[in-house]
Amino acid sequence: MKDLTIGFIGLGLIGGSIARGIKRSRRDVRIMAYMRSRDKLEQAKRDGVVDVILDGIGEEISWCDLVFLCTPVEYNASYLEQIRPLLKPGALVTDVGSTKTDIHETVKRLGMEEVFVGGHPMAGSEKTGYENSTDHLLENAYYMITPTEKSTPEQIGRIRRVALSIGAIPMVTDYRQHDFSVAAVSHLPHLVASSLVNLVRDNDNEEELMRTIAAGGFKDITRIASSSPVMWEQICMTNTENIKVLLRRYIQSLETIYEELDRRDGSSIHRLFEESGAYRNTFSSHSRGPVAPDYSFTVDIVDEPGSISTLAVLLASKGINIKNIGINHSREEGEGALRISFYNQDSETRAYELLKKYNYTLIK
Ligand SMILES: NC(=O)C1=CN([C@@H]2O[C@H](COP(=O)(O)OP(=O)(O)OC[C@H]3O[C@@H](n4cnc5c(N)ncnc54)[C@H](O)[C@@H]3O)[C@@H](O)[C@H]2O)C=CC1
Ligand SMILES: O=C(O)C(=O)Cc1ccc(O)cc1
Repeated sequence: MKDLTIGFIGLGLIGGSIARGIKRSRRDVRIMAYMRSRDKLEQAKRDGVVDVILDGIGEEISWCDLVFLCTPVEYNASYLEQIRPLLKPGALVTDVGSTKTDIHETVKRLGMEEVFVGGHPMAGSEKTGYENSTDHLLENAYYMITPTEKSTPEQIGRIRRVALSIGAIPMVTDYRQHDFSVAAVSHLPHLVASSLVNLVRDNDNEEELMRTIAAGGFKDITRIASSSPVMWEQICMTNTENIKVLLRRYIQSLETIYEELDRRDGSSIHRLFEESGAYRNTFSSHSRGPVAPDYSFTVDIVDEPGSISTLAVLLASKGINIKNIGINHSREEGEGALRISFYNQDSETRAYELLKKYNYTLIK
């Protein structure tokens, strides 16, 4: 079956990025969307992302071959009941929620196992809203697909095809296994990042010295502390048991570190860094983990007017598009001063070779 009319309930960062990605690869698809902000829906229509604006959950849902639920996880589950009587025969419902057990249980309770296949793209950012969505946000990211016991291969194939059409990598998994895994690689890290940021706030002095000097390492591991509180509260409230199991183990590992420091056991501390480094280095730098792939390097440039534009013109002359360019004021990475990122591996490699040829000092 071809999904020619696709409905979105929620068109924020993820819904908007999926809709944009679909429109980029399949112009024949008609996209209908509902979200609470009418202004943003009208913007999406002007952008050519949305064809039909929905004012609420009404009979237009029966025009959809596929419905995407893209609101915070608890709201997604609550929309199921509203859309159930409106679905046409053969229509399929999917979601993008970060937790899956809760929605699968609601699906079972509502007798919707024959019309639902769960989904979760493993990429995103700490930003929210349609205004931050892009057609390439989910490129090269794993797209987890969680079937019900009654999902057919044809239905799973339809979600697979959507994932592939936006450049993501589909991976089918059991929803319980999914929730335990994301508790470890996504949910617990968000709690740790937020509690670490609050620890600094609570221990800083009046001049806020800690906040002022917080460097790259601290910022790297706490970026996700700026994520949406509504979304993350709902994630924690729907994957609580898995998070608690892993949090307990994590507290235990912190206790162990405390004891090692207390008895001045340098070799155990050394082993901690050695083992974590060895394991961390097995993660590909372009791995398609929860964080979108990063195709970037640092360039050491002289601090004088025009040096950035010279570099930009050089790259543009070879048709290489820059995704982002940032001045590294703290110069933590060697002496490099400019961090440049690209949209894909090919652009990064070509830019690297080009700048090397022009004798720029580059740091990967
Ligand atoms: N932000 C991320 O990095 C990722 C988020 N997700 C999941 O995607 C889903 C959406 O997250 P984002 O797009 O990041 O959030 P967002 O805040 O950017 O977008 C949420 C959308 O839902 C709408 N919305 C919120 N409450 C609503 C309600 N009660 N009724 C109708 N619409 C409502 C908002 O207007 C907005 O359009 C969540 O379930 C989240 O778990 C999945 C992967 C990554
Ligand atoms: O890089 C980040 O900010 C993320 O951690 C993105 C993210 C957030 C929520 C998800 O369910 C999956 C990925």
